[in-house]
Amino acid sequence: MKKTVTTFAKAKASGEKLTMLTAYDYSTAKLMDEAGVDSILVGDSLGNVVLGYEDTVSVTMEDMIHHGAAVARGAKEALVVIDMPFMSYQTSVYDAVVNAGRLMKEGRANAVKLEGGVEVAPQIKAITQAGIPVCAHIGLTPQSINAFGGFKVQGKTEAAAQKLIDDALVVQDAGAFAVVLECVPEKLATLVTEKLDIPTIGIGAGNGCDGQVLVYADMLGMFSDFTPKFVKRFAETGAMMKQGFEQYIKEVKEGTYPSAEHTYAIADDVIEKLY
Ligand SMILES: Nc1nc(=O)c2c([nH]1)NC[C@@H]1CN(c3ccc(C(=O)N[C@@H](CCC(=O)O)C(=O)O)cc3)CN21
Ligand SMILES: CC(C)C(=O)C(=O)O
Ligand SMILES: [Mg+2]
Repeated sequence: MKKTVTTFAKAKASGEKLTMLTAYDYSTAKLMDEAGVDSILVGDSLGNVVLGYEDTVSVTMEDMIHHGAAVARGAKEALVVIDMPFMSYQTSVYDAVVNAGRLMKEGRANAVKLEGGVEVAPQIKAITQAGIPVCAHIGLTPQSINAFGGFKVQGKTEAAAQKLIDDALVVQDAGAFAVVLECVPEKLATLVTEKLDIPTIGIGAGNGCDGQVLVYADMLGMFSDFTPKFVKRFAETGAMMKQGFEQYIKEVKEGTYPSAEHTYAIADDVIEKLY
């Protein structure tokens, strides 16, 4: 059965942990969906993972729609959330609603996600009122890398921790159905989780959140440009892929692939006439 924002609300009430993973293409989304993940995030981390950028700043609406629609075709049961890229919602409430609408209509998202707290509350409210579920994202917000001056754990001082709590309550009031907490000390994320009625989805926010999210290429050992402390490698898919590529190269070079098993035949009397 298709998971919905109601599934998220019920999980908060029952205490069942929510699982979310990123995906950027049909085949990966299909495997994840079959594995039973609750939600698939088409993250703007595709800028790093798929497009090879240093950060997520250059990711466009067209990138998100192109990859989002592919993921949506592979996700039969998982709730598909598409990230709003940098500058698709910061500029105005109007832009935010128009672009969220495009992610729903063209990307076939079930919900959108955007970064920020108090400063984007009007956008969250307007998008929600348009009938589009919004997942908020606070703590480390990677689209603001140039303002942060690097990727660092957030909310460590009393003032910063208070700001995080305020942001969480404000995005909830604005109508968000869930909130991602990124790079936040475990005890602070647990406190925020206890204060909120909507589920918290942690990434680098410890074990007290209502759910977890990871970039799939990180947890499968396929991405190595940077490795945040929160990444656990659940498989060594990168090493397996490399080994497969090496084996293919070896067999083609030595002439053992393709053998009869992977080759098409034509009747001898037909081919002989053509010599
Ligand atoms: N592949 C990938 N995985 C991600 O998790 C991810 C992306 N891409 N792209 C967008 C953002 C960038 N993210 C990042 C990137 C680096 C750190 C990092 O290196 N953090 C330091 C914190 C050090 C500290 O302040 O103590 C770490 O060592 O974990 C964290 C999140 C998370 N997102
Ligand atoms: C890391 C997650 C939460 C994200 O926003 C992304 O993958 O873009
Ligand atoms: Mg993102």
